[in-house]
Amino acid sequence: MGENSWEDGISRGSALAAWRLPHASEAFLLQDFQGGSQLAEGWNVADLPAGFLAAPFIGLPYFLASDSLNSWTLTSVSTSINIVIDEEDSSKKQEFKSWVSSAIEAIKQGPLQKVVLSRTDVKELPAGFSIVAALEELAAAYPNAFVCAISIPALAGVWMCATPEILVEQKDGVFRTISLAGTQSGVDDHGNALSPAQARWSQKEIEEQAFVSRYIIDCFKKIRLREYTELGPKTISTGNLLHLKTEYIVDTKAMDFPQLPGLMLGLLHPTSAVCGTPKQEAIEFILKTETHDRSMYSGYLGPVNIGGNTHLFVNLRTVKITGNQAEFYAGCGITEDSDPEKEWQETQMKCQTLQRVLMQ
Ligand SMILES: C=C(O[C@H]1C=CC=C(C(=O)O)[C@@H]1O)C(=O)O
Repeated sequence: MGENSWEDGISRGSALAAWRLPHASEAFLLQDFQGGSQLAEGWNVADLPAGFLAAPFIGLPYFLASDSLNSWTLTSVSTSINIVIDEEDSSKKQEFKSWVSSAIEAIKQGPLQKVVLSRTDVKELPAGFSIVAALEELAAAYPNAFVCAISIPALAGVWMCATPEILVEQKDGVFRTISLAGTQSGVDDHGNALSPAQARWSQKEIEEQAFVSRYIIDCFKKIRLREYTELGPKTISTGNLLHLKTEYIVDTKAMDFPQLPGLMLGLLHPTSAVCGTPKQEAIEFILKTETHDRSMYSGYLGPVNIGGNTHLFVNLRTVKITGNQAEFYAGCGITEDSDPEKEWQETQMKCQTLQRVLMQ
């Protein structure tokens, strides 16, 4: 796909979504000529025609109808990536660390047990930046990620992401979700890639991921679902980072349970991987602490009911692009055992996922 198709769609007032699923070599461009629409309360993924969903952290999702859907094969592009030397913004750092300290205090007092706090990092994009070229470079750099760009007239800017986190997948009658948390660098001090087997997880990270797993199992319990396969936790590499992941799989065809993806989507979002535990207390803490609007960060997005399959991912490792300004978003799970300095470093590493590619 050329930059022209993307720009033509924008000038026509279409809502656009371009994406590449994990491990795929084909990318898609979907256009909604009416500019997309926000769904009304009571919507259900099972009732939607083929299209693309994009939901904010809090609020109703936007739906892009598939008025036009084109695919193209990704030609391999160079994946040599520079490390961006980021000058730390000391006032931002102090502010974020103070949020983390107050979260630790709140957790010690209860009932809050875990909360995910986020921040933004604003940078100017290099001259000649192109959304389509960046999408293709992200796809090459992160083969296991869902790589995506969306432009919806009702939302400011273009959002791009390279996320490792499946929220709800329904593929060939099989439902899948994952519990993803715990983060460490995927490269050693010399810049060499670490294999998952080299990961060493602390008590804090094991507990942090267990909150997410427990949350998913509680959602299954709410709908009395007992027949699921649980795989993990195991370490996965997302390219520049390592995480702990547990997979949950349900054969909805064998169980004759086609409503499961819709029910689980309603229960899961926002999971403890982007919000916290208990959910309501975590949302309240986030809203009273963070000074930025999360908007689409930590929401979810992806194609729905295309060829009968749905692939929704949590909008992480994400950026909002307005003109030549890029606002990167990153968060981290805070527990009682968190260290504010380490949590800040973790958000730096997460911002780097996109910055290493986009800021070249
Ligand atoms: C909230 C983010 O990551 C989540 C997913 C994986 C690991 C996480 C962590 O270690 O804190 C977060 O829960 C983010 O990338 O902004």
